[in-house]
Amino acid sequence: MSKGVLLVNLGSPDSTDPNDVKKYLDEFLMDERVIDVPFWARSLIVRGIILNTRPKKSAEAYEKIWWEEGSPLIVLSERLQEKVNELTSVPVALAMRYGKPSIKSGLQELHDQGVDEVLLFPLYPQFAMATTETIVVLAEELRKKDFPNMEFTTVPAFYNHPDYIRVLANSISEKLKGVDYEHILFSYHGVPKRHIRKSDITKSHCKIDGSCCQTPSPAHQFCYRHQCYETTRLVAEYLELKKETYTVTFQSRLGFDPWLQPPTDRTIERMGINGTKNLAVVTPAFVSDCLETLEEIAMEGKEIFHEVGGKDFTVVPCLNDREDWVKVLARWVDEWAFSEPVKA
Ligand SMILES: C=CC1=C(C)c2cc3[nH]c(cc4nc(cc5[nH]c(cc1n2)c(C)c5CCC(=O)O)C(CCC(=O)O)=C4C)c(C)c3C=C
Ligand SMILES: [Fe+2]
Ligand SMILES: [Fe+2]
Repeated sequence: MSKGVLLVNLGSPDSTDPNDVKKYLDEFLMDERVIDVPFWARSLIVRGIILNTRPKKSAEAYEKIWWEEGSPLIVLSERLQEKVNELTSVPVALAMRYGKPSIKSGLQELHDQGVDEVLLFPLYPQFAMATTETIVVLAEELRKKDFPNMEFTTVPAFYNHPDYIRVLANSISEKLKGVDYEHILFSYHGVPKRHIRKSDITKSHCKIDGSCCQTPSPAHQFCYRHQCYETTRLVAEYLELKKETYTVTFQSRLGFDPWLQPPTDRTIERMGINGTKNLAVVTPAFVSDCLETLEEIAMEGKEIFHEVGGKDFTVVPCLNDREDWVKVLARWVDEWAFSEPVKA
């Protein structure tokens, strides 16, 4: 058998044209693991409401962060793929869950190189049904339909892997070296609370606002909230941060459902009002900088902070294609590629 890797990130629109943004949002938000209501209700919410106004607003936001080469998320993912590919001895392809390059084209690319054993690598440190799970489900559907001779191994959420924690911690300490910050926000992409309950394999553990995420449980293997708190705890431990100097928040809320709390924007505002002058923000749910980090945090978040009297607002870049991260990914790939199958 011949091995290869498919790195998978979220994806972006083809351009900042509102029609392209609409097409992308339609594919994204019509995913039953993103807006997880029955098809008729999802169509009503997405096609009847959201897609009437959001594409124009989102297109304006994309316009502010778009690069000459394209969407930052795609460009940064491509750079990562190229660098990992250079360091490993098996082919590494790239795909996006929504938009281009599709998962189907990524699998085809590997298939054309003779690969029949694929390491499926969702580029999300913390598990969520709207990210990791939807990638795995779609890839499996494609495998059954179009690539029946392929075998998949999926990289699980790596939220607590010592290599990831070390690289993330180093990225933070490098950016904050010499910065006189008073507080660090660990801002994760939010999800509806319902998603957490749905992913609870024990069906009874996740109470969400109680202490469930700190109480050991098999549910944590798929609990996004637990994994966000764990990533934060481990980075804080690594950097020897004092408890009162950091806070976990959740950003990018959409719709009227209850989402994970507390929200990043309100927290930034409250901290500024309460007298914090120097704030740092890190966004560990994103491995590549994207709309949610470059616009929502680095532009909108900064503006909110300044409006209420805040002064220095430092945003730690995502891991992107930094050398230590590339080396870690290449090592994980090689460890998988050269591991012997366990004999019965
Ligand atoms: C119900 C809606 C959404 C859920 C649930 C959700 C979860 C989720 N998303 C990411 C990562 C990214 N999301 C990005 C953009 C984005 N997310 C949503 C909605 C939900 N996300 C929307 C509508 C958009 C599009 C932009 C907008 O209109 O605001 C991005 C950036 C993409 C880019 O092109 O740069 C990322 C990355 C995670 C990790 C996550 C759950 C944990
Ligand atoms: Fe999102
Ligand atoms: Fe929990």
